[in-house]
Amino acid sequence: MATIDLQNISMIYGVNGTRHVALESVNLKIRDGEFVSLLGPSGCGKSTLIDIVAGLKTPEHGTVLIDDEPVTGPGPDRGVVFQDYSLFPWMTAFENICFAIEHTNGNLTRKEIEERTEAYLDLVGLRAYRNSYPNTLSGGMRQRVSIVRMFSMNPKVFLMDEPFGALDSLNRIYMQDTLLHLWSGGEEHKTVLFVTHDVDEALQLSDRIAVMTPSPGRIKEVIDVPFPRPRCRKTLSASTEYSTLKSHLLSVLYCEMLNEIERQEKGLKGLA
Ligand SMILES: Nc1ncnc2c1ncn2[C@@H]1O[C@H](COP(=O)(O)OP(=O)(O)OP(=O)(O)O)[C@@H](O)[C@H]1O
Repeated sequence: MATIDLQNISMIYGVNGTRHVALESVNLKIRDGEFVSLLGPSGCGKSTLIDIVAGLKTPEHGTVLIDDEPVTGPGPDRGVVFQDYSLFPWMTAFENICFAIEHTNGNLTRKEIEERTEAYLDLVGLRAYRNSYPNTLSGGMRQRVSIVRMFSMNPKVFLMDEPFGALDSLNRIYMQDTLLHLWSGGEEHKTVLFVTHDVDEALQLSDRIAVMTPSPGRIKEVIDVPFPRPRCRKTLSASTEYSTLKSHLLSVLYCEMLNEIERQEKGLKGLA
């Protein structure tokens, strides 16, 4: 378990000689074992923020603290899963997981590493595909391997950037359930920062949702998701409280999307 503390994060990209403020003064504290989603329209800076927490990008201003220690680069305390699958294409599913375990648990024997790998493949129903290469697996299968691979490294923090964005709705539900099972199945919950633009996904998975808005990317509000766990998808989505929260989130996002389109139109007129 770990805390994540985003302190006054700003990020500016230089584009064709102009400066684009992708993030401005983002502050967010995530507690030990908490599941927090970043929800927002395209371009509001969600991926940039995940990359900064992962140590893959350095912010213009501000600091990220993991357990009160500043992030200065990538590290084994943070596992990352991206939408476009974070697997080595030249390794089979089995080898991808073995490699991850081997490099994060140096004291295990080869036999122990392989046993753990088998157990992880079983957990996501992929034993029969152990010798398959990523490009021969379906999108859902690849993401199952990516997630257990991250889990097998036993990081303190899970950073997930729209991991289920490319999946069909049934696979998406299956993967959400798998993730929650892994997250809540151990002795302690991992701390999760999860990017999505899907309101239902955020409501089903999160303890809190940070709603982001674009131009510049900011956190507009942070809402508590009060539903007890384990959550039953059917009961939850039929409840009035769920509908109220969902329509609130959708109206904030819709409003921001209209504002963004208006800003873009003004920008185009300025160019004409
Ligand atoms: N390397 C880069 N150079 C210049 N601009 C960038 C770069 N990466 C991102 N941006 C811009 O920064 C803003 C935030 O991008 P980012 O990808 O973080 O948003 P996002 O919310 O994750 O979007 P999406 O949901 O579409 O993935 C966007 O306007 C994007 O065009």
